[in-house]
Amino acid sequence: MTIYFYKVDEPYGCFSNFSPHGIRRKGLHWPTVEHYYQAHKFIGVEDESIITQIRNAPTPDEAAKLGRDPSRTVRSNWDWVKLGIMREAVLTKFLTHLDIQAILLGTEDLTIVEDSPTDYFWGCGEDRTGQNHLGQMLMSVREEIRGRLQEKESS
Ligand SMILES: Nc1c(N[C@@H]2O[C@H](COP(=O)(O)O)[C@@H](O)[C@H]2O)[nH]c(=O)[nH]c1=O
Repeated sequence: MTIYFYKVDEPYGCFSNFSPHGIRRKGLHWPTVEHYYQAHKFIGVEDESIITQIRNAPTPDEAAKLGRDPSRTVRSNWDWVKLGIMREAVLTKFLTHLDIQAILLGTEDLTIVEDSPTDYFWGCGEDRTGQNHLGQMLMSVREEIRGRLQEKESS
């Protein structure tokens, strides 16, 4: 069986980066993983005020809209760092919120797929041939948390 998720209000919606589960990193609070991810596109660019604008965006959709504004240039190394940045955020999310951590661990070894009809990088895309990096990341975070819990139990 494979778990498909996408929209926050659909099954396994808590796996979406748009789900309302805030994270704290380096002393700053981010309302969703999406806010964190979109803002990090602009670290080190000339006008960093966009970062605060994204952090203060009222919804993750607004944060994504700001981060995807084609008139703005993202940091030059974005394609190299974006997977690492997303993983930090997703791991923090599932370490912080124990209710959704239980949902993630409850999926045991099932395959998890972000069923995005448009995104062939983070999701599987319309024809489901996409790379599914977000689904893969959720499975790797699941593995890491499982390992951490086992270590704690045996110590
Ligand atoms: N869930 C979800 C989306 N998917 C998310 O979009 C992000 C990738 O953004 P970018 O790198 O700017 O293309 C990533 O977090 C992916 O999971 N996009 C949406 O417009 N609506 C949504 O409900």
